[in-house]
Amino acid sequence: MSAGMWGAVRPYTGRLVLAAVAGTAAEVCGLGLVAAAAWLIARAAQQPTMAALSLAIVAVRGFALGKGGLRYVERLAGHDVALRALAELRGRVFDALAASPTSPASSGAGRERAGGRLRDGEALTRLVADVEAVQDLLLRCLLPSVAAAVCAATGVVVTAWASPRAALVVAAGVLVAGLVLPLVAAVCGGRAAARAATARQVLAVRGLDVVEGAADLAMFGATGRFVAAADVAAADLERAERSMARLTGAVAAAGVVVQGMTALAAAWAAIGAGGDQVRVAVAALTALVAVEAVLPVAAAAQRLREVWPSYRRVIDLLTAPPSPSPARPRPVPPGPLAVELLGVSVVHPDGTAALRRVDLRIERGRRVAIVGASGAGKSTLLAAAAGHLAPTSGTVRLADHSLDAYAPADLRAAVRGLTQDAHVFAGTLRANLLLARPDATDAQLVAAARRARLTEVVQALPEGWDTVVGAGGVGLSGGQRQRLLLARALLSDPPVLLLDEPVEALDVACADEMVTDLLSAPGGGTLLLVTHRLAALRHADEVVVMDGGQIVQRGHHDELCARPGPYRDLWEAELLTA
Ligand SMILES: Nc1ncnc2c1ncn2[C@@H]1O[C@H](COP(=O)(O)OP(=O)(O)OP(=O)(O)O)[C@@H](O)[C@H]1O
Repeated sequence: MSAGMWGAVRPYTGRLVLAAVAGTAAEVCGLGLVAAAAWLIARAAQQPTMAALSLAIVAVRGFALGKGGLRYVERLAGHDVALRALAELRGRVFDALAASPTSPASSGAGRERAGGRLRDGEALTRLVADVEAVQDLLLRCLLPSVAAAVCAATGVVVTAWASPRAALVVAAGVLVAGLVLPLVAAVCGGRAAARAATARQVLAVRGLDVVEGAADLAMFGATGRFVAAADVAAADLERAERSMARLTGAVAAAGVVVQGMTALAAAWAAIGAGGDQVRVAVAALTALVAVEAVLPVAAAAQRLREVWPSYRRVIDLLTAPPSPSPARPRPVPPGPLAVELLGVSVVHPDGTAALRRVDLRIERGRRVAIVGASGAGKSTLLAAAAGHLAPTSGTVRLADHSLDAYAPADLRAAVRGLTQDAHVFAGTLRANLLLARPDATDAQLVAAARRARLTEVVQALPEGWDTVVGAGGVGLSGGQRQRLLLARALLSDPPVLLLDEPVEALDVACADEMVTDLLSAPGGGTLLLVTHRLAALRHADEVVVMDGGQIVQRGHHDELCARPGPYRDLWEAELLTA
C-alpha cells in the first residue's frame, strides 16, 4: 500500500487490525467447529461415557457461537474502516485534483481548471469510481486473504495432530486452491476484466448521451441511432461479463473439486498412517474446511485484477508533484491589483495557438473590456490571467510579481469571477450566492443581487432567497441563471474581477444597462470584462481588441470608433443590427 493510501487508512489502524483478527478468528472458529464436530461424531460412535464427550460438546457450541459473533464484528469493523478511509481518501484525491498543475501541453484543454490536468469526466471518475474501487482492496481482497491464510495454516496444524502425512496433503490442497487457482483466475480474467471496464465506460458515455440529449435526439430523429450505439456497448459489456462469469464459475468448480479430492486424500493418508476412526474423520473434515477457507482467494485475486488500474490511477494522482508552490509565498496586497501578461503564448496539444506572445498591462483599479470574434482568445486570456492555465511561454504577473510568487489559494481568492462554465449548485439561492463569501451580510447580499438584477427574480419566487435551485430544485431560465452567477461573482468582490460574457443571455437593453453599471459603479477591484456587446463600452477605461490570439487594437471606445480598424467594423455591425 502506497504512502498516500496508507495515510488514509492509518488513523483507523486499530479498527483494521480488529477486523482482520475478528475475520481470521471467525474462520478459525469455523474450522474448529468442523474439527470438534468430526471428533464428537466419530467418538460418539464408540459409545464412550457422556463425560468423555462433554468438552467436545461445549467446544462445538462455543465455536458455533464464536463464528457468528466474530463474523459480525469483522463485517462491522471492516466496513467502518473502509468507509472512513474512503471519505479520507476522497478528500485527499480532491485536494490532489485541485492542486494538480494545468498546462495546455499536459491537459489538452484550456477550460479545465478545478480538475487540473484532467477533463471534468475523468476527474469525476477518479473521485467516485476509482476511490470506491479501492475500497474493495480492503474489504474483498486484503481482509479475506489474511483470514484465509491463517485459517488454512491452522487447518494444517490441526490435521497434523490427526496425521502428519494427511497434513502434507492438506498443505498441498491449500496451495493449489489458495495460490494456483487465484493465479489462473487473475491471469485469465485480466483480459475480460479490461474489456468489461472499457465497455462499461463506453456504455456510460453512450447512456449519458441518450438520457441527457433525449430532447435533441428526438427533435433530429436520431434517437434510434444513439440507442443502437448504446445497445452495441451494452452487448460488448454483456459478453465481457459473461466470460468473466464463466471463468468465475470454472474456478469455483475447480476449487470444489480440489476441496473434495484433498479431503479424500487426507482421509486416505490418515488411514495409511494407521490412524483410528476419530483421527481419520478429523483429518478429512479439517481438510474440507481448510481448503474451503482459501477458496475466496480466487475471487479476491480476480477482483484485485479489476481494481488494480483504479488503485494505480489514485496512487499516481496522490504521488504526482503538486503545482509548484513557493517556499515563502508573497502575501497578496489588499485592494485592486495590477495584472500584466508578458509575451504570453498558449498553444494547445493539437497545435491551436490560443494566445500568441500577448503583452498587456492593466493598471490597478482599471476597468478593461476585452472584445473580439469567437475564438479570438478572450477566455484563454482570462484563464491565463487567473493562473488557471499555465502559459506555454511568457509570464503572468499580479501586482508586479509573477503568479508563481503567490500561494495557489491566495491567488484563487485574489483573481476570480464568472467563467463561461460557472456552476449553479443544488441548494437555495442564498446558499449559491454565499458560496462566494460565506460571511457576507444581508446588505452585501442584496447589493450584489441588485447590481446583477437578481432582486426581481428573487421577489417573483414564492420562497424568495430560500428557493431551491439546481438539481432537484426549480429550473432557472438562462437569463436568471446568469444573473445568479453574476451576483455571486460581484459578491465575492476580489482584487481582480474576471467576467466572461456575464450578460450574454439577457436582452440587449438590460445587458447594456448592466455592463454600464459594471464599468462605471464606484469601488471594486480591477475588472477584466469579456463581452460581445459594445454599446456600453464607452464607460470602460480601455477596450482591448483580440484576433487570432493577439491583441490587435487598444484604446478608449470613442478613440477606436473614430479610426478605421477591427473595432470600428464590429461597432458598425452592431449599430446595423440595432
Ligand atoms: N482545449 C482546447 N483545445 C484546443 N483548442 C482550444 C481549446 N480551448 C480553446 N481552444 C481554441 O483556442 C482558441 C481561443 O479560444 P477561446 O475560448 O479563448 O476563444 P474566445 O475568444 O473566448 O471565444 P468565444 O467568444 O467563442 O468564447 C480557439 O481557437 C479555440 O478553438
